[in-house]
Amino acid sequence: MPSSSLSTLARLDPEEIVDDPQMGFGRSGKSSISSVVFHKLPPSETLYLETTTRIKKESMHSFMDFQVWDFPGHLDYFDPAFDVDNIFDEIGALIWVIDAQDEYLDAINRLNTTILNLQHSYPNILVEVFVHKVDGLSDDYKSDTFRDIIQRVQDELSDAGYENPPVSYYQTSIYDHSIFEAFSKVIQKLIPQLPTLESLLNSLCANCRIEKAYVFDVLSKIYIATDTSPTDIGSYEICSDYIDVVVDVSEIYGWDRPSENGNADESIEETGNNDAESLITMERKGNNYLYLREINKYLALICLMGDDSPAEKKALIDYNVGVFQEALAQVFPR
Ligand SMILES: Nc1nc2c(ncn2[C@@H]2O[C@H](COP(=O)(O)OP(=O)(O)OP(=O)(O)O)[C@@H](O)[C@H]2O)c(=O)[nH]1
Repeated sequence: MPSSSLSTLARLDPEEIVDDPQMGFGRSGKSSISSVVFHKLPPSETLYLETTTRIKKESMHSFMDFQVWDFPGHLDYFDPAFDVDNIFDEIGALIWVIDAQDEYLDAINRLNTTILNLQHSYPNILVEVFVHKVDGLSDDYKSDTFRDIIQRVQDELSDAGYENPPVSYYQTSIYDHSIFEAFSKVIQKLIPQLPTLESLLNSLCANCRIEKAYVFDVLSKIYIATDTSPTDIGSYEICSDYIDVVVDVSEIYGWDRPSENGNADESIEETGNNDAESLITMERKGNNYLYLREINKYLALICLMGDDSPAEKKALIDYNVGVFQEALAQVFPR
């Protein structure tokens, strides 16, 4: 996704684009993932997506510019006739999608060949394996399949002499939040400022007794950072659902966000009230409090607090979040 090599990203240039190609066999779900995550396509409508016949590049403009490249399943990109350098030179991470509901041995063989080729010429590219469509599988079968895939890839790589290749694995489905979580983790690996963001969030949590804090990219619902306390999918889901509410409201009153394809109307600056805070604290199931503040037109901070953090402390939290917001503006000057 974001588009340049990791070393280029280290220049902290927010205009830099980082590419994130998605590869895998035909019908494994690559186009569906892009459409659901970046275009808010309802998952059931992916049934009507057509087969991808050429590389589709999509530019996303958010807190950073990045590109998602959707590769057709049948493409042999290591064919000598193919301009491999043109594809891989600028890439930060490669997402490989495996259909867990289908026969996957061929897909694994091709993944292994790809990883070995990459290790040889582009060792810095991160390989992110999405074991996809796990929604249709029983819990036991799901974890067996997941373990089996990891084992097969690791065995092959260690036979080839690679003990710790940069390969990560995720169980994903477009029918729940797992695809957003997996994408969030991939994007985070491509953000050089991540350690700074995490330590800012850690100190915010410690000062305000916040249990979990996320910085979300509002449009995609990808979280670009969270504090370093253990993450569970449940808190991500609560926050992500809440973002939907806020986006609906702020479409009326708030920031003029870029459209889904990233093209903000440049002639219109901000509409609505620039400084309007979508700042809401409310009680949730289990007496949890949710605190949300839009940081700028791309990002929002969402915090989850237990019932020992009642609304009376809101002034303190407001103040600390203000400090966090200023710090973030320095980290992402855009
Ligand atoms: N059950 C389930 N089906 C999915 C999921 N993701 C995608 N699909 C279905 O898988 C089928 C193929 O999806 P595509 O996104 O077109 O697959 P692709 O990998 O882009 O295929 P090519 O364009 O041929 O490379 C569609 O019918 C989707 O609805 C998922 O998480 N779970």
